[in-house]
Amino acid sequence: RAWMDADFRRQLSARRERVEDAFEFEGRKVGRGSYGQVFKTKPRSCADAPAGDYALKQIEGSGLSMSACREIALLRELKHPNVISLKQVYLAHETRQIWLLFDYAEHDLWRMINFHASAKKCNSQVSLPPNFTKSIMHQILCGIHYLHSNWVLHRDLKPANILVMGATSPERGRVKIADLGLARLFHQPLTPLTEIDPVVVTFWYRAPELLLGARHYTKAIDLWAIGCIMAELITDKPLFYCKQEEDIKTSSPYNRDQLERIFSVMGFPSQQDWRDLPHLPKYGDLVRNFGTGQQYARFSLGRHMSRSFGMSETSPEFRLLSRLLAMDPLRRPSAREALEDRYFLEEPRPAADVFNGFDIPYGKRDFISDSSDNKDDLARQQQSQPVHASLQQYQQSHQQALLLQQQQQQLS
Ligand SMILES: C[C@H](O)c1c(Cl)cncc1-c1cnc2c(c1)CCCN2C(N)=O
Repeated sequence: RAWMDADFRRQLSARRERVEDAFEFEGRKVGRGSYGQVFKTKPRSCADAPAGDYALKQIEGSGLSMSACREIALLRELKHPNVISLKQVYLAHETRQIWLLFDYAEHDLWRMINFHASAKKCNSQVSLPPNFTKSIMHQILCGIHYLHSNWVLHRDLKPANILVMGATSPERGRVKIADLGLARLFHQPLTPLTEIDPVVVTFWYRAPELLLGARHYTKAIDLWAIGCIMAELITDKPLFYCKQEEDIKTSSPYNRDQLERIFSVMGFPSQQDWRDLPHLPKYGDLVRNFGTGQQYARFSLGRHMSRSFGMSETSPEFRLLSRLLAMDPLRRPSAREALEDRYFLEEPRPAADVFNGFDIPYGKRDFISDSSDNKDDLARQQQSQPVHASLQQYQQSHQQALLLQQQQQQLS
């Protein structure tokens, strides 16, 4: 620092644009997680940013951590319609805070799926286009195909990281893959030892080879997570839901309960299914805990999906799902091969707006007050939003639309 004379530094800091000068974010916090916290902001009139909503993500901690640096470096290079685009980086030198500016996405699959699950419980139907799941899946695969062809792995795909642009955005209904904070270029899979995330890190989307100690992340690991997301979009339930013991601080990647859940849905992998299984580091633990897996002999994905959802094992939807959820990573399709699957070629075709012009039934994100920073409030806040409110709102507006339509029909 000595080489930068004081006067020059004073000039620099005087000229540096401060995030608080450019954006209004007081009381506009919408979320908080392992990544830090996120605000829904608008540019102040003096800022030169185009009008519209932006997401300001304040990175947890201070200084340029390795993962923050990696996320920034990667995001600046990446540009694809289905990958969230980084607009600006602000470094607050006084507090050594890092702020990332993104286009704002009003929705995400985590809240959307919670909404549908709650609507089902209330026995109230929500009307969505028939190609809803297909459109979302197509755009996730397009985004991941772009990342993988740039040798970037996401490594933490889950519904909360799949955003969808809202009605006020010019990109209404477009999917954006977000939170590449954990993205790596083929590095060792670090199990987040002490995830500061109030919602303990879930293993529900973690590929079986990771749970068995695989030492390298691969593209196939992202494709497994996409298969889990597809099943969840279809049934509104996490496919490999496994209760979270509080504070999993284990350092071992081996998670017996999660593996048990996978086998009780998929069946136990035979030598034929997964030739390399015995070579995985935790194979010994597997044999000790599960033996030859006879107790899972009658389970299979087809049985699970037909019993829990009446899905036919011969449908193109099921066939793509079972390819993505191949236990052996070598048998999973690449993103490109998945995009070429018959599922996307047959009617109805995937749409650019996943809502396909239908009303968007989900409410906007709620602002959270700072008092809810302590854990139990936050855990409650993380629960599915008070759906009934936005559900009633949706039904009222929907009823009006239906009435209007009927009146018009009578008139015509
Ligand atoms: C930073 C974040 O990825 C993000 C971005 Cl880059 C752009 N537009 C919205 C968001 C965003 C806001 N809030 C939440 C989410 C996403 C996920 C689910 C959790 N969440 C809440 N508010 O709970």
